[in-house]
Amino acid sequence: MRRHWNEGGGTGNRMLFQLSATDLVAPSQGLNIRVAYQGLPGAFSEAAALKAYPLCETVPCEEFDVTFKAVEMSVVDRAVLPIENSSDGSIHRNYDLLLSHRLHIVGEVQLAVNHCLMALPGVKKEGIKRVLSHPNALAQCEFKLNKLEVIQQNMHDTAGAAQIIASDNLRDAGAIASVQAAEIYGLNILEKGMQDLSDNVTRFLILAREPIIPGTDRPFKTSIVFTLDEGPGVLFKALAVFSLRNISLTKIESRPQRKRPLKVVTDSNHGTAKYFDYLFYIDFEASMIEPRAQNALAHLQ
Ligand SMILES: O=C(O)C(=O)C[C@]1(C(=O)O)C=C[C@@H](O)C=C1
Repeated sequence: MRRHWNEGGGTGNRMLFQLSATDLVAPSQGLNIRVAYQGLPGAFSEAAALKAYPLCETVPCEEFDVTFKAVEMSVVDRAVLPIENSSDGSIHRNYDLLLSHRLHIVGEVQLAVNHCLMALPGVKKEGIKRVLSHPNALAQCEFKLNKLEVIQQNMHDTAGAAQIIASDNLRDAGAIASVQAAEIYGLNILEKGMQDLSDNVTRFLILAREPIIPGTDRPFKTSIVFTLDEGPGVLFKALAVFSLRNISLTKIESRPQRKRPLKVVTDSNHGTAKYFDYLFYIDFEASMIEPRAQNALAHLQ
């Protein structure tokens, strides 16, 4: 549920949005459901969509924001978007897009991401001068790619990198992509497990136009976003509302508030100072139907 909890009023410009209720149990099989993802067939995001909804029809989209729009415009029923990787951290673009689009987080899916180095048939590792992939994928393979001493080139997605090598017959290039991408675009896998950490997991969010009704029959997660006034210990106090009720936080992320990135504060001792103004995104393990979650948010407000 995305509810406008409180905006303005009081001492500052605080606000608290409830972004989502996330059903942590795998959703349905997805028969007759169309699911948008960013990238081309063979992208890890497509694999995540199929993990969430094995029988769904996957719909490739060029950009992350097109994926959001596809749901908003009812072209598809769901979108699956990467939000965080175990070694590379948050995918900030999608945090920002969550706020600029009116969709609801209705589930999440975690995917083990196994990156492969691939090239056209006949091309050897020594013949590769540049490696193409999604910037997050390149970052996840940083150590092995640095050892190869190749130029790294950013692409929209991993599968798109494999596709362009095949379509443009790039014999000096390799791609970092999935086993499925190698099969789809007819490339040869030169090395599997290119990621720096063998346990490489990406967490994806499932977005829909309608919220789900949170219950207590299975595990739920709730996501909120808020701002805070400047002052000592304000974030500590904000987080205490969860700790006091034994609610675990699973994620905290801060992003600059784009509409008001700088806050000017004048104090008699130190004069005028400019502070960065942040949005805090928090995921906590409780369903909004539970009184402790409702009390925590009322307290936070
Ligand atoms: O390019 C892809 O295959 C994607 O699905 C994108 C993406 C990402 O944005 O992080 C997804 C999972 C992996 O972490 C690497 C790339």
